[in-house]
Amino acid sequence: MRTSWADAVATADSSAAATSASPSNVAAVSVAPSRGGGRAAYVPPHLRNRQSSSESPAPSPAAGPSGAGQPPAFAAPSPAGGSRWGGGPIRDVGRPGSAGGRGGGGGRHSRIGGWDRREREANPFSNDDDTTEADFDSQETSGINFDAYEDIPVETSGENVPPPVNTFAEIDLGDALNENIRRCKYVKPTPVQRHAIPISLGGRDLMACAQTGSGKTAAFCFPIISGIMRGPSGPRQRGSRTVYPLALILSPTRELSIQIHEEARKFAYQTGVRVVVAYGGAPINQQLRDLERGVEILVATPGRLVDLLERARVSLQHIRYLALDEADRMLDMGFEPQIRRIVEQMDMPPRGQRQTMLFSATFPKEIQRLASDFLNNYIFLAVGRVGSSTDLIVQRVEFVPESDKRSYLMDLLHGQRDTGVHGKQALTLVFVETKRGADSLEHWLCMNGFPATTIHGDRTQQEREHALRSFKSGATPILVATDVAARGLDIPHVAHVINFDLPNDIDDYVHRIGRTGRAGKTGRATAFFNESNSSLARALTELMQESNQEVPDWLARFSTAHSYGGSGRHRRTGGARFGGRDFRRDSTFSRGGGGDYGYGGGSYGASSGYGGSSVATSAWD
Ligand SMILES: Nc1ncnc2c1ncn2[C@@H]1O[C@H](COP(=O)(O)OP(=O)(O)OP(=O)(O)O)[C@@H](O)[C@H]1O
Repeated sequence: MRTSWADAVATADSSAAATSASPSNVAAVSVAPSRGGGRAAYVPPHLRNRQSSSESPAPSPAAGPSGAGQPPAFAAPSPAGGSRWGGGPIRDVGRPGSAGGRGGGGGRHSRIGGWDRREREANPFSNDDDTTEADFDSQETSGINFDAYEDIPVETSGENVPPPVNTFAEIDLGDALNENIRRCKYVKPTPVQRHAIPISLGGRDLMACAQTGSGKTAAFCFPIISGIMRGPSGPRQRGSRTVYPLALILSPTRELSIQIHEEARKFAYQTGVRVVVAYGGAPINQQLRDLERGVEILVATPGRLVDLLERARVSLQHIRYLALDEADRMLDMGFEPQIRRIVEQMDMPPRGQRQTMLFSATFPKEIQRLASDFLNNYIFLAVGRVGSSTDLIVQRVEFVPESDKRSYLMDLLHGQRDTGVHGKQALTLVFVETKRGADSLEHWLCMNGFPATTIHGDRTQQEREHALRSFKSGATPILVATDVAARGLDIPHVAHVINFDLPNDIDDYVHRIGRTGRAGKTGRATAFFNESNSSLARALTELMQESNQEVPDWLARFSTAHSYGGSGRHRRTGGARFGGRDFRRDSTFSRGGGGDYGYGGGSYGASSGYGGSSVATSAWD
């Protein structure tokens, strides 16, 4: 029987209901009276026809007669500890039925810098397309029990680590956010969420490493949204075209930023927190108009953000939360200067005065050291082994000479077509090394009767987005991609990832195969290996062994032969399957004095063996 996080919702409706209706949550809701005494409260159109009976929260004792328009009570710590931006009870300004306040769905954010009270907040859940679900469902032959994740080893280091939670109900996220969690069909927190959310709600900086597809997006979005709901309003800026977001989420690719924005909008629906996205390749004017309508959370790619900062259309002066998704990628040689510029050389509050969260599935120690520049007394969290792939993905490596790759691919795709359902192919993501290689392979596949499309940095943004949509919907079930699609993209029905060309960097491999086997579902990954990939043999062997995969004898031989030649990023670091992954605990990083952690510096740079992956920032941004 297929059981996954999302599937578990069917049997856990009651617990979800209990979550949203728990007395503590209800008590935290404030029904804000209208400003100006007797004037009737504005109810936005999307709330007008709602019945307030079952969903209407009890008025909060905390709200008091003059609850609206006043900052919430910041002094009272939340059960989770409370961030430095206020630990008081959360006011659920936009919850259905709580529209009696100033602006209803807009709540206290019905001002410049939040939802404009004239503006109708589009329902981000209305696009959730269930029509293809039935077709795809039967392709998912097996899944794992969510509870299997309970055994995953978790390491935390740092001072006074807040304890993890087992349920969303244990955390004071607020009723509106809880309602959205229910709408997302999240029944219980994933392991990274169980640990990371209380840490962030406790106001602590965080470096978190957890496997691909394990729910990191929500792990940083929930505390940010909740913190903004709980904290003081942002500045009112009249007559200025500069906007002052309270939170900044940076990601390395346009598509990932778009996806995070879509997710965050769902989590923030009717909370009064407005999320805006800005990324390169799309007309800036539309994004400027969007920003002008108000923004609490800005999701952006670094290049476009720098542009907005230089035009003085965005100021980071009031940033309280900074999240870097795919943080190791954001701090590698391609992006680091831009990130330093944004974080250290513009007007963002320094570390210690903002809360910083770094997330990724991989975190090389060199990058951890760099990242520590951005963090203040942080907690390191590793769910599973740093840089490990999830056991949910069945990995195979085939020895395929360069000249045979296309015919091998053809065989694989034919095999899938035969096992497809309703004449439909499972979604297959094929990674290649170059943009030209992607175009050429796509063309060849189409010529041979396999509907394929491609995504890479030379395509226009419109083409990229169209390709992704066509792939997601199943209309074009094969996507040929460069590394631009390697990280973060959450495409639910990818059944097979094929590394037609292997990457040079094992961490890139981990992210690529992580496009399948997500959210508790199983997946399959096949890699074509030949002599040109020798330097990856050892790392690949170790990775596969760690995730209990069968390692072919010939690969083990390659691995032994190259044991002495490989270096830097091609090698797995850490040795033991679990333990010692926080670089602060690694003796090799504490030698030599200097820096916060006694790191001598100088060993990370162009010569560190970190040159494997692309540094073509423009293709990513
Ligand atoms: N608590 C939960 N219950 C059920 N599903 C969840 C839960 N949290 C997240 N998910 C789902 O799991 C999927 C993967 O989440 P997400 O994209 O955040 O993973 P990730 O860890 O960021 O992956 P990557 O490392 O590839 O970026 C998404 O479809 C998301 O909606």
